[in-house]
Amino acid sequence: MPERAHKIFRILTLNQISPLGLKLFSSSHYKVGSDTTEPDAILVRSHNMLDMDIPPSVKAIGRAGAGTNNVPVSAMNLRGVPVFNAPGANANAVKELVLAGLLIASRNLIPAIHFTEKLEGDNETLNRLSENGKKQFAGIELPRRTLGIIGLGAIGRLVADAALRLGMKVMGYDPNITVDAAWNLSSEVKRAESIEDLLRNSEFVTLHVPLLDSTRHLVNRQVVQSMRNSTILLNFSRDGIVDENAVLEGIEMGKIKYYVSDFPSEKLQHHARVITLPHLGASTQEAEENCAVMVTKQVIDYLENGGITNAVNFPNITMERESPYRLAVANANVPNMVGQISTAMAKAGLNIHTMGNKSRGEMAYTLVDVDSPVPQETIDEIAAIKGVLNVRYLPVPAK
Ligand SMILES: NC(=O)C1=CN([C@@H]2O[C@H](COP(=O)(O)OP(=O)(O)OC[C@H]3O[C@@H](n4cnc5c(N)ncnc54)[C@H](O)[C@@H]3O)[C@@H](O)[C@H]2O)C=CC1
Ligand SMILES: O=C(O)C(=O)COP(=O)(O)O
Repeated sequence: MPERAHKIFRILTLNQISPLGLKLFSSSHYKVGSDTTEPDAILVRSHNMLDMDIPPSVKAIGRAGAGTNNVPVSAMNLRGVPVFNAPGANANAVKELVLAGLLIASRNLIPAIHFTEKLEGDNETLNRLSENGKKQFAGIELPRRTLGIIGLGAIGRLVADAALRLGMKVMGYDPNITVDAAWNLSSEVKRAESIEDLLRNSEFVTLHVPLLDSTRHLVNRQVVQSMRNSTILLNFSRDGIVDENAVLEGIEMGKIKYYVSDFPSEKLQHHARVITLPHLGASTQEAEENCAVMVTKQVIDYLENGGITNAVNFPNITMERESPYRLAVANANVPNMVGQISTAMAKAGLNIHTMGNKSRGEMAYTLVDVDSPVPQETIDEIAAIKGVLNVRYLPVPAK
């Protein structure tokens, strides 16, 4: 019979995660470190896990941030491993950097700073050279200009609000906008029918979509052709959203005045019309703490209680503990799984107290609380059902 002893969960960190989050892992129940072997869970930020050998011991991955394109989510689906992220937890930080990007580009601040850095002489000379030179850096103001936002999720929505408060007009494009995001979006945001519609009307364009197969090179040659002349294009999403050759051609043709990106690349490096930052969008104390706390809480609940909140590949499901004996089953979303799980339990004479089952896409997940301990043979029998990806027995440890 499986023990009701305290298990020590082992957590591997692949990036620096804010200590405010990590301290939620109590030292009596968790071992946390960047060299942890046989981890039960992995915490990560931007570390590329796509080519990593993820040990079979891993039951959950927590991305302390928004984008999960660095995590092999499809491979984790095959193992029934949830990939958690922290929706919205760093959105304000990104919004603030987008605002900085708008101002840096609209006022030609980077070439202006380079210009003043190179000036030499006494105060009188510096003053004369500044006054003579400044005309080449004259910019434009934001009020009444249109900002086109592609992707109206957590970040896009905040950027829209901030731009409206700066007096800008805002146009948005998001064919998959969630009901929640739509409710939260200002009614002043004009809906674009297509990306081309948005580009025709926008002096500034900012990208806030995840990197998926469907968004790779979303900004391609054809899209760049549809831009107005001298568009300022901001990319704080991912480098792969933009075809860099198309951007370079757009700059040549005068379609793009500046490309402001959070992702340096060999092709764009040192280009006078490209402004790059070292992936700084989420690098604030507040965002790092928010993300770490949110994702750590989610991973703890999953490891200890089987609850799922904010996994990108599983449905949300949490269930109050009504008995100390709980099974958590991850399975493929195919018919008759719940029936087979219940049958295996009935065969062992187990009385089901509460059961929750939810599905999302190809994944499904079942939580079952029973009135008495679950024998190992029953766990093995459920694990052997075709379509079951993993079974975890989560008894509340005896005090
Ligand atoms: N530079 C940085 O440090 C950071 C970058 N990011 C990037 O920003 C992305 C967005 O973050 P959030 O707003 O928090 O995510 P989110 O999931 O709240 O919003 C993404 C939005 O994009 C929309 N979308 C998807 N495909 C689209 C398409 N083809 N056209 C238009 N809209 C589309 C979705 O419907 C959703 O509303 C992340 O996936 C990540 O890649 C996020 C945080 C920090
Ligand atoms: O949250 C995201 O998607 C980000 O891009 C932030 O990345 P980071 O956690 O700063 O490495």
